[in-house]
Amino acid sequence: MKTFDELFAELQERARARPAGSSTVAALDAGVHAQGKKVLEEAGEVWIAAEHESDEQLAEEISQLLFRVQVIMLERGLSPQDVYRYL
Ligand SMILES: N=c1c2ncn([C@@H]3O[C@H](COP(=O)(O)OP(=O)(O)OP(=O)(O)O)[C@@H](O)[C@H]3O)c2ncn1[C@@H]1O[C@H](COP(=O)(O)O)[C@@H](O)[C@H]1O
Repeated sequence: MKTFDELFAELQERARARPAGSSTVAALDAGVHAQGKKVLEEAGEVWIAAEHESDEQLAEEISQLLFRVQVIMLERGLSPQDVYRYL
C-alpha cells in the first residue's frame, strides 16, 4: 500500500537510479508523447471499468492511470505540490 506522494517519491528514485527492468524507466524513455497516449488509454479503461466492471478492476485501472499521470509529471519536472495548489 502506498499513497500518491509515496509512489511519486518511488518513481523519482527510479528515474534517478535507472534500475534494469523498471517500468518507470521504460515509460520515461518512451517520452511525453507515448505517455500522453497511455494516459488516454488508461483513462478510457477507467471509464469502461466504471460502467461495466467490478470495484476491484476499477481501482486497478485508476492506479494505472495515476502511474501514467505521475510519469508525465516526472517528464515535465512537476511535483505533487505543483498539482495540489489547484485542488
Ligand atoms: N503502479 C505502477 C504501474 N501501473 C502501471 N504500470 C505499467 O503499466 C503496465 C500496464 O499497462 P497496460 O495495461 O497498458 O499494459 P501493457 O500495454 O502491457 O504495458 P506496456 O507494454 O505499454 O508497458 C504495467 O505492465 C507496468 O509496466 C506500472 N508500473 C509500475 N507501477 C509502480 O511503480 C513503482 C515503480 O515501478 P518500477 O519502475 O517498475 O520499479 C512500483 O511501485 C510499481 O508498483
